[in-house]
Amino acid sequence: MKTHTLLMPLDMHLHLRDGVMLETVAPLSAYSFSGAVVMPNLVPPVTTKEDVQAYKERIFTALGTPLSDEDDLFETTNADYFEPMMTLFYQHYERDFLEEVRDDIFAVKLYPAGITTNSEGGVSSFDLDAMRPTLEAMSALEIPLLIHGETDGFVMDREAEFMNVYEMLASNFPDLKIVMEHITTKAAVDMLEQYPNLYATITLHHLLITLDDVAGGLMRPHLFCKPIAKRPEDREALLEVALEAHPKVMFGSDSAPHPQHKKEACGCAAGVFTAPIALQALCELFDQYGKLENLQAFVSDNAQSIYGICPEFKEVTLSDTPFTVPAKYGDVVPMFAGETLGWSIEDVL
Ligand SMILES: NC(=O)N[C@@H](CC(=O)O)C(=O)O
Ligand SMILES: [Zn+2]
Ligand SMILES: [Zn+2]
Repeated sequence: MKTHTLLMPLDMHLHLRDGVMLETVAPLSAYSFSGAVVMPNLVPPVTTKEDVQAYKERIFTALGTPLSDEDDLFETTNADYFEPMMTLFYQHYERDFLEEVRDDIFAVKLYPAGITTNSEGGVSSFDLDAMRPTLEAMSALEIPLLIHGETDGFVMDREAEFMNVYEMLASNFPDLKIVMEHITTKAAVDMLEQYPNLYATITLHHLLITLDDVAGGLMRPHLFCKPIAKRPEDREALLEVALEAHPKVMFGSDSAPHPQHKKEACGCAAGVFTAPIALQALCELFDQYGKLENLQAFVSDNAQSIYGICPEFKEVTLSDTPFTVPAKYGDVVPMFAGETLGWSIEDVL
């Protein structure tokens, strides 16, 4: 049996949702990850200090983590430890507000209006003058800007068309750390070399699938997501930087659960649910390419250096023992439902 140990795996782009869904999915991420960047696209979105604090508490409640010193701390081990790194939904925020909320947030997440799930309140025009005060304040306060980078053009071209916006932002705000979230194209990979302040997250599913897997045969709603999976050459470009653990790329699952009836519907919601199978599938993928030694950097070390974070100790050991993915977790169908992956989680310390 072959084993592989990962230290402090991090998911740098995660949807935990709220309510019953949060209770279902949060423990699944907390089991295998040390922490995750939690997306703010709730309904309504997370836009105030109170929203951030209350959401973080709901996450800890869903995890059953003690909230105060009065709870029995001895019950908590590193294996249970999970750090939700909170984000605010981008609006044109005042500097005073950002200063006040600085210690409660990890980053601000920007959505173009209406481009993806629950993004209606996002930015409708990328007007530099309108954005300048907020982005200057974020630079000064060292708050990273995370972006869902798509225009409202033809669906296959949306990300490539958005490169102009990344260029405009990266060149006008050189001190602002900008992360191109869930990149899906060679065009985005190429941008990494152009601007020192541009970074990227890459999902599991975009390393594995192209549009063919979504719509080339029978339609597969559980693989439908934004940005839509692209062409083989795009997937190749993503694989190349992920497998080499290019220092500017980080793993971000973009695990985006929706209840089964919202996926298997006419009008299928966008999002692939991967949180509980991500590390197993990544081990299998990196092993297939003989690149297991680079997985640690891709799932943790790069994010630690890029963001200057230092997660609590957690050790996840996987082995090449087959793992049959459950048909459902609660009311959510995961990627690879009912299929068998080559790697499984052995132990978490
Ligand atoms: N990726 C998706 O297809 N969906 C995400 C939103 C997002 O990350 O764009 C969701 O919240 O469901
Ligand atoms: Zn997105
Ligand atoms: Zn997302």
